[in-house]
Amino acid sequence: MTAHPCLTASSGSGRMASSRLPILLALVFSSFSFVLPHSNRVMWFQDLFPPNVCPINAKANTFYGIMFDAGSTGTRIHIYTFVQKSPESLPELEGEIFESVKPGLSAYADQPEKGAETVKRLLDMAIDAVPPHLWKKTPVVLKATAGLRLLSEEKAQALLLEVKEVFEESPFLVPENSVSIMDGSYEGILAWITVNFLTGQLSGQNKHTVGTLDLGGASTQITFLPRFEETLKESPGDFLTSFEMFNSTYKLYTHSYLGFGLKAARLATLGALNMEAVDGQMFRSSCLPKQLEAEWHFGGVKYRYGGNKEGETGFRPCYLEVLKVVKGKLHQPDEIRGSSFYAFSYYYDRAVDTNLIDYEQGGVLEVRDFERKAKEVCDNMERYNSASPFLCMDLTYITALLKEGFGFRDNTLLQLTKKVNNIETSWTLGATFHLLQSLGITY
Ligand SMILES: Nc1ccn([C@@H]2O[C@H](COP(=O)(O)OP(=O)(O)O)[C@@H](O)[C@H]2O)c(=O)n1
Ligand SMILES: [Ca+2]
Repeated sequence: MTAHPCLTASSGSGRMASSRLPILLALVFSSFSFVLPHSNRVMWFQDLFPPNVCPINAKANTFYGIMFDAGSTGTRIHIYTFVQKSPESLPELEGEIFESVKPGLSAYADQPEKGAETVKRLLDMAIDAVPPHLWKKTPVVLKATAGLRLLSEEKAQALLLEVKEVFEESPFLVPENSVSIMDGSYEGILAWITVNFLTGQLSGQNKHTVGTLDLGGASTQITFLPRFEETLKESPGDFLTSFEMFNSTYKLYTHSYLGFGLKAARLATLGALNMEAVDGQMFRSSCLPKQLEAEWHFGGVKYRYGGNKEGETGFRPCYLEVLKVVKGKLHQPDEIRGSSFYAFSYYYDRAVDTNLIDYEQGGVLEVRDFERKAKEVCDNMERYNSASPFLCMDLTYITALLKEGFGFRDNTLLQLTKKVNNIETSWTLGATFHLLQSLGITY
């Protein structure tokens, strides 16, 4: 973790139940709107700390919100700063401080105290970033996603309890239900809110919202605003959610597929997902280098895996293996075939790993670009042996998920984006809007 640069700057300037019915979210943001961060703000200090987030520069009308993302592969803190320039004006999102640690909380399933310690280390950053006189007014919340959803209730609750203690020992405002497992449908909706807010689609007249695709370690989400009546009629009831925000009502299509995140998909491909006991068993796949034999830890379990020593390897057999994991398992709304989507998390990471996009810039890809890369990597595994042994499997899974899972066309456009105006494209911002609104925090 990086030390807080504000301290070294010399001048000082420097789990809810899921329902089969449409969910009516109580997200009424109409009285609490936000203005977009300026794209031309001062460059962020060491990419992390905008100078205006340093406590010393805190203005009387600045307020903060702290949101933890307890993901299956890592825990992240997002400290958002908002500024209200005048009592009449809407609060503006000023900036974000972001830091992350690996592994995620679920890796501490048998050591909940150690897991909570990782949260404490991140929370210490907020102590430095938020001025002391605002600590008591700054809410802190942690929402866990698929990693904890997959743990037993008992283990997940033990972790959450330890985290709650860390929060209660901190000087921050700890709202009721501050530590929880988030329902998958909220994950998709909140990420959709974040992306559409950051891209300016939730304000003004010419609203042209964009759909979002999130590929986590253990689950994956698809969310969009249907344009056709057919989509509303043909979708399962629990895939549709209505909510009101910024004086508009939105009825979104959203679903979170548990067990379809990239890492869970690796286990599913290997035939090791949801196995009661894996004790020493070797799982083999044509998506892995022939001679490979290794171990992999995920969700607190150790797996042995390797290549098809004698059998086939390469894209074709790998695609057939991966296809079994996705085919017929996902709902395919017709209207998405030709629409473009914002895609992030592992879509982004694997596109960066294979030079399809630049890490800083992101970029626009077609679905077929992932297939082309998957073929290139899988049919030349010896050339890619310095990268992750799972690169072929991951790219092939992404290809199959997009094409056979969701039903996208080869030429569907994907806008790969990590940050917009220096703010992470994560569900955490949407969750923070909801949090601040529910607490009535504005000036
Ligand atoms: N703020 C964040 C959080 C996760 N991620 C990415 O999300 C993927 C991991 O997902 P995750 O650990 O949140 O897993 P889930 O719990 O969402 O299944 C990795 O590709 C991370 O790099 C990100 O890019 N930015
Ligand atoms: Ca995630």
